[in-house]
Amino acid sequence: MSAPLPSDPATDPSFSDMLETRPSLKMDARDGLLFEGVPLHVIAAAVGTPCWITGAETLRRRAKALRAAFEARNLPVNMHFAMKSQDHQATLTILRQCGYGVDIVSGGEMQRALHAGISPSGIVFSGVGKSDAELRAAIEHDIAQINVESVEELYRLDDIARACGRVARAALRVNPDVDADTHDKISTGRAGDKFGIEHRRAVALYDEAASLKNVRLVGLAVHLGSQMLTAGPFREGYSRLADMVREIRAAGHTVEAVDCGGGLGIRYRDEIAPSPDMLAGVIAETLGDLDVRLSIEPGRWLSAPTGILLTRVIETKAGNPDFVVLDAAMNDLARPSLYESWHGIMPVAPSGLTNPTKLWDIVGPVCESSDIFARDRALPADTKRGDLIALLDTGAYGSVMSSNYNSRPFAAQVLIDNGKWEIIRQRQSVAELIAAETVPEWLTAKDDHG
Ligand SMILES: Cc1ncc(COP(=O)(O)O)c(C=O)c1O
Ligand SMILES: N[C@@H](CCCC[NH3+])C(=O)O
Repeated sequence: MSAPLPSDPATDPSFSDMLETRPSLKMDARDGLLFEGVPLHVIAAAVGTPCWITGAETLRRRAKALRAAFEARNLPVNMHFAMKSQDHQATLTILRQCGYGVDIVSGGEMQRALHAGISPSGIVFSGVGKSDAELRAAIEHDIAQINVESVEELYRLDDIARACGRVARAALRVNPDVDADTHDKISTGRAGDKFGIEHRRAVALYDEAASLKNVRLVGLAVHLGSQMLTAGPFREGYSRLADMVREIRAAGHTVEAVDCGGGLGIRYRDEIAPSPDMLAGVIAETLGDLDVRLSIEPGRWLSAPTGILLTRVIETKAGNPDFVVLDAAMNDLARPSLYESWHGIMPVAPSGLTNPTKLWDIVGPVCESSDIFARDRALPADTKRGDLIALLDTGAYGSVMSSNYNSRPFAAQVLIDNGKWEIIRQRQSVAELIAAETVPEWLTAKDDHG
C-alpha cells in the first residue's frame, strides 16, 4: 500500500531529507528553492500559479540510468515509456531523443506520439477497451504491437485487420494473478482485475489464434501494477510468464516477444525504492534465457521525479486544525484525493528550511472534502498568504489527470532545460472553456418570450 493520509509527523522526512534524496532540488540562501538550478520564485512571478514544472535533465538522467541497468547485464530491452503518466510533446521529444518508444492506451495517445515523431515501430498499444476506430488507426499506422486484452478483442482485431487488408501484430496481455503489493487502486494483475486474459487460457488461445488469417501473435505481455516496491511480485509474475512461453512453444507455436509492462516504484516519502538494476536482474533471471525480444513500459519511474507542482498560498485559516489553502487543488493533482498518496510539500522561500515549523492540513480550494493534499504536515509556522509552496514528484499522473472541475482551467506548464526555461503549455482560460460550449437556439429563444 502507498503511504496513506494523514502524514505521520514522527516519521515524515524533514525538508533537508527531501532535498538530500532529490538531486534536482536545491535550497539557495538567496533565491530559495531551485529546480534544476532555476529559482522557482522566478517562474511563479512570470507564469503565475498553479504551474507544472518539468526538468528535462532529470528526465534524460533517468532515461539513461534505466537503459544502462539493462546494458550492464548485456540484456537488450526495448524501452516503451508509458505516456499515460506524462504525455506532453516535450517529454515525448526528449524520450524519443533518448531512444525510447512509447506504450499507448488510446487513439489520442497514438496521435500525440506520432506527432512527437515517435516511429510506429516504437509504439505498443495496450488498453482494456480499444474502439474499432482506434484498432483501425493502429493497423493503418502499422504500429509495432497491439496488446490484446480479451478473446473478444482478438477476434475483433482479426475482423478489422481483414477489412484493412492487413495482418496485425498482436501480443496476448495475460493476467498472471499476482498481487503487486501496491495500492489497491493501482493493482492490475490480480484475478478479478479488469486487465488481461486469464493466464490459464493463454495456450488454448494461441492454438485458436493460429487459424486467424489477419492477426499474427508475436508473444505475451503483462503489467502487474504500479508503484511496485519489491522484487517478489515482479519475479513471481515474470516466472509465470516464462512458464507460459515454454508451454506455448511446447504446443508448437512461436513466441518472439515478451512485454514486461511497467510498475517500477519511486520514493515519494520514505519508501525504499527499487533500483533499475533490481528490475533488470529479475528480468534477466526469469526471462533472460528465452531468446525473446524483451520490452518494458515504465511510466512513473521515469517521469514522477521530473515534475513539480508550484502553487501559492491563497489563505491560511486558523482553527483546529490550522489550514493552508493553496491555489492548486484536486482538479490539478488528483493523486492525494484518489489514492491518499503522499507527496513531499516544501516551502519555496529560503527561510523555509530554517524557520520553526508546525503541523497544518494542506488543502485546495475545490468544493470537495477530499480536496486535501496532506493532513498534519509540517510547514513553517509563519506560513502566510502569498507564500510559494512546491508539491514534489508530480511529474507522473499529475498534469495528465487534471480536470476542469469547479471551472478551474488547466494550469500552465514550464520546461527547464540546462538553466533555460520556457512555457510549454499556456494556462487555459475560462473563456476557452466557455467557447467549447454551445447553447441550443431553441433555449435562448425562451429569453425573448419569457
Ligand atoms: C499496460 C501498462 N503499462 C505500463 C504502465 C506504467 O506503469 P508505471 O507508471 O507504474 O510504470 C501502466 C500503468 O500502470 C499500464 O497499465
Ligand atoms: N494514476 C495512478 C497510476 C495508474 C497506473 C495506470 N495503470 C497513480 O497516480 O498512481
